[in-house]
Amino acid sequence: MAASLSRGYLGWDFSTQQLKVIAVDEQLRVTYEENVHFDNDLPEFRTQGGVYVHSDRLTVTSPVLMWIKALDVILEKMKSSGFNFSQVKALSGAGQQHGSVYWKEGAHHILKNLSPDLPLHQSLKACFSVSDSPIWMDSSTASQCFSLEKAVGGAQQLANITGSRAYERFTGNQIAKIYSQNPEVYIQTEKIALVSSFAASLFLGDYAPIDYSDGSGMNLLQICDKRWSVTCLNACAPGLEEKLGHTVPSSSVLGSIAPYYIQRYGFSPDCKVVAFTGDNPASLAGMRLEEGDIAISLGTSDTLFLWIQEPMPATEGHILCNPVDSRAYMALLCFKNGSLMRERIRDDCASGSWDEFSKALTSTVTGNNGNLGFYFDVMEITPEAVGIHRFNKDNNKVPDFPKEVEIRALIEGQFMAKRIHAEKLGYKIMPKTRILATGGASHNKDILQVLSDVFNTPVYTIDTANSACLGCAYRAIHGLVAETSVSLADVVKLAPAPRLVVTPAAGADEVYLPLLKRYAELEQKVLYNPTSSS
Ligand SMILES: O=C(CO)[C@@H](O)[C@H](O)CF
Repeated sequence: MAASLSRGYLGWDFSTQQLKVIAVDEQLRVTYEENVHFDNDLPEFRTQGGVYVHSDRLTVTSPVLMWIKALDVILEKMKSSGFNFSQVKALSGAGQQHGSVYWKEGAHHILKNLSPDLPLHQSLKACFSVSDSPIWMDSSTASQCFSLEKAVGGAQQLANITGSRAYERFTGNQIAKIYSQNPEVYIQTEKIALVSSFAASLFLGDYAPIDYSDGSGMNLLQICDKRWSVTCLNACAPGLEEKLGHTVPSSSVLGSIAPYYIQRYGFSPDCKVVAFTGDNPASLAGMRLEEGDIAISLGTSDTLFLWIQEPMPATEGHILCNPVDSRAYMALLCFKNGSLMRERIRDDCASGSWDEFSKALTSTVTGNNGNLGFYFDVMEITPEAVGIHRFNKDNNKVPDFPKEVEIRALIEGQFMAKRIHAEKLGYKIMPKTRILATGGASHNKDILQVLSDVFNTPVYTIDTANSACLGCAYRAIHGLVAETSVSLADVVKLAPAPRLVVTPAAGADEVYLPLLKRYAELEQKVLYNPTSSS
């Protein structure tokens, strides 16, 4: 469909499984959406779910050239659909958090002089010292995490400084691994970027700075003053600050779009690039979160987050700098076994059909007659556990469940874990609390009904599952006026209001309160124990 765009704004999302773009007009109406699915549209990279899970089952990477080629493909798709690039006033974007990109010495000159006659992936193919970027699903840096926590005085001290204890997926630990295993690669690297700042660099035609919000997902940035922690930098690798560069507020205008896009696609020379950020901070902006709300992104990973004023760092979950208001913060809990886990159970127990999956949910009772399950195909982050563990109503471990019981045990287990770990961090579910759900699974009303029942809270959705993209289009608009201290909320008040989808079923809370207690107790039995034989 040719998109006749009045003056508009673009939001990009370089996520785990695909590259997405959304265009909104001055009235915040979505006028265009497009995506490139890495596995299906770029089969030459042979990824699964957009990633390579290495044979050690701990190392997980994605090829950086796949992300670049995806941008080439999506821009050509937009061009052939008649998209009017000249009307784009500003763009911003998001990247999967924690992933890192390693620009090789000499790359800066190539990035600043892109030939409009060539696709990006041809010009940039020799610009990276690390071709397979470590990403958020990686769990291979336990030794680096141990060293970092030791260097600062322990897990809680690291959380107090950077907002999180050391996590294997966090960028500082990934950089430390590369430095320790391939020092020559580290030395050949002139710039280290996050996926978000790497993506911004592609549009800027220059190295883009890391923003405060995505930067606070690295175990390197002091969340109080937004400066790099010298102790953490030195614990990871030498000369790191120079390779990272300075950080900027997430609403910063970085500059105008590179000549490459003006000459090859017809962008206006006045099109501004606003700092890119992490996918979850971008979702917070896209869902226009308010104090007291809990947002749940049901994507490749399931992510719980909310807007907070007074950070309370802990050794579970994360405190990040707020992407919309630099004085505020956001809290984040990530559950790695999200949609890929739901899809695997759908394939095994519902013949690959979401309709059958839903029928199983509506044909089984609230509370599943006391059957509980823990489903972790890959090493889980919250809590640290792996494998499938099923318990009957008498708390006896059982080898399997009937298919419909398995489906309900998966969904109830995923949402009870979210409530338990949220409340552990001190989240208070208040009478005015709303759950704002986004991500692929937020299209399934039967899944959302279980979420509402477990939290005893109404569930809303926004009118697109691409909240990270939408949040970036909103941030592109906000970036142009942020200097005037206009809030993002003011800028996007015309946006479609969240839509109430389900409310808690009567009596659900009475069923789930005792079940939540059992679930928390059983969870202690399934925690990852590296020395156990099971
Ligand atoms: O690791 C995560 C957050 O800490 C994930 O939500 C990634 O951002 C997904 F891309």
